[in-house]
Amino acid sequence: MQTQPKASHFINGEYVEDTAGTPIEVIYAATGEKIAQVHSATPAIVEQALDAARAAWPAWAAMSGTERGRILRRAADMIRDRNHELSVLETYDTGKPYQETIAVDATSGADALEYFGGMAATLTGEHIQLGDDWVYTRREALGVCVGIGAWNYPTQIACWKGAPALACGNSMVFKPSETTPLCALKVAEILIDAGLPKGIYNVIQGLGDVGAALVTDDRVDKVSLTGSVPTGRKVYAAAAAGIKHVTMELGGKSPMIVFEDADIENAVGGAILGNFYSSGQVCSNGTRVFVHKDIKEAFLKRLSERLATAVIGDPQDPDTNFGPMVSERQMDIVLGYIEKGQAEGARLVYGGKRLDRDGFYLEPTVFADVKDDMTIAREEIFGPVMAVLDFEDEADVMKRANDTEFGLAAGVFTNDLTRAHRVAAGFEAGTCFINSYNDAPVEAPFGGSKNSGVGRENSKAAIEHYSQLKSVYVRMGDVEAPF
Ligand SMILES: NC(=O)C1=CN([C@@H]2O[C@H](COP(=O)(O)OP(=O)(O)OC[C@H]3O[C@@H](n4cnc5c(N)ncnc54)[C@H](O)[C@@H]3O)[C@@H](O)[C@H]2O)C=CC1
Repeated sequence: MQTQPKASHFINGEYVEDTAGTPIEVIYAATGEKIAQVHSATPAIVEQALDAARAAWPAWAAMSGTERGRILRRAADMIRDRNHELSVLETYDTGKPYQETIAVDATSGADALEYFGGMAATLTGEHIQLGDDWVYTRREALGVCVGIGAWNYPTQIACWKGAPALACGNSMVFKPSETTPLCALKVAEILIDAGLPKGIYNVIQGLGDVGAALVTDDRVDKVSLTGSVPTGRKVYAAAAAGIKHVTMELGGKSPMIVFEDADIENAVGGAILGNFYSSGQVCSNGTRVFVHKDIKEAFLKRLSERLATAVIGDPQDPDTNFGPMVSERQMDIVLGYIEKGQAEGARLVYGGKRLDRDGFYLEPTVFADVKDDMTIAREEIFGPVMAVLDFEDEADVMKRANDTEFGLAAGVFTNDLTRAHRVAAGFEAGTCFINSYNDAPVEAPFGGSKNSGVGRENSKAAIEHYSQLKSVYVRMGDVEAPF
């Protein structure tokens, strides 16, 4: 497959290059080989992208929602038709197994385009009668939205931000993570092929400095970031200086509680999905697994048995279901946490090592007897490292589960109906699961509370974050003034 894109950026409907920008090498995580190179956006490229987005959005916003939606839905169909090719590229970009990318990434992006495309025509204001007078509201676009992505879901993030933004009549300048620059360019290309007017969806490459240049620009009305909490703080502050709208999808250290009456097979399945899918590089992962003492050994036994069946290998092989870390840097970060876990006295019950092969492969890793104050129970690792903690009492475990700066997600496994809902209500987290983990359908709001974020992606809730209401007061009689 051709992994080298035609050019680094996609602006105003076409690929654009400026080789004066710092080179960014794209490394295939499964081999460590360079598979492409792009250039970071120069100030001239940033200008070009923002000018294009600024010039294009009013005409796009003036189109009917039905027309806008039709284009987004056409793009969704094209993505589905090209799912294989896009999934192979996503696997090169991220190292995630093709078995995952073919099932989730491009299709989840298509879901967002289809959902918000369908919704575009329904975005209306309301009529408020006030005696003879009345107020009507208009749901209007914000203008130019900037999207900044993380490296774990490059296609999905490009679509999750782009679809609601475009449905509401905005334009977007999207900056992918410098680690995974390839997939968003394809999204931009497909949107144009689907009939999107030029300048409405632009992609420029770069590191944090390019993101910062976008966020601080006066032409930008909204910023949506998927990234870590430290970056979120910087971007939120920069956006606040310009009183810009924000959506922040940040990190987590989410709890998963497995009660003694849970179906152990399902709980182990949930823990596997919530810790080892995408080699653990998922923001909402339930990495603090609280297991009731009565079933702890049974849980750990089944977990180890099932982990032993993981197919680790070439991510392009459809049988592989566990791939490498996205980069050498991320692998080293995770190895550092594994060392800390051992040094602080957690019991390593599975994995813990780098695999002896090319690429950035780690073993799926499980620590038991983890204590709440250990580093591996406090900090987001963003890798395949599960911490299993013991508990006996519901009230106590709820306190411990919520004792974190993060609030992205949380899960509970139990067959007690009332307990399940009581626990879900008690979680200080934006996205919760009962007897499941990490489902993210476009119909459901996704996002975090506490330090994990601001705003929600997906669902009807996203519309509030990509549009604003104008109210228009209409007086039917004379104006009464005091003088
Ligand atoms: N809540 C969510 O939806 C998700 C959150 N994440 C979080 O993302 C993190 C991993 O992704 P990374 O790419 O390492 O995160 P990161 O925070 O290092 O970078 C995220 C993006 O922000 C850009 N950036 C960095 N500094 C910036 C600045 N000063 N101004 C503007 N942009 C800047 C980066 O170039 C990148 O595109 C994890 O902490 C994870 O939890 C990842 C996926 C989903």
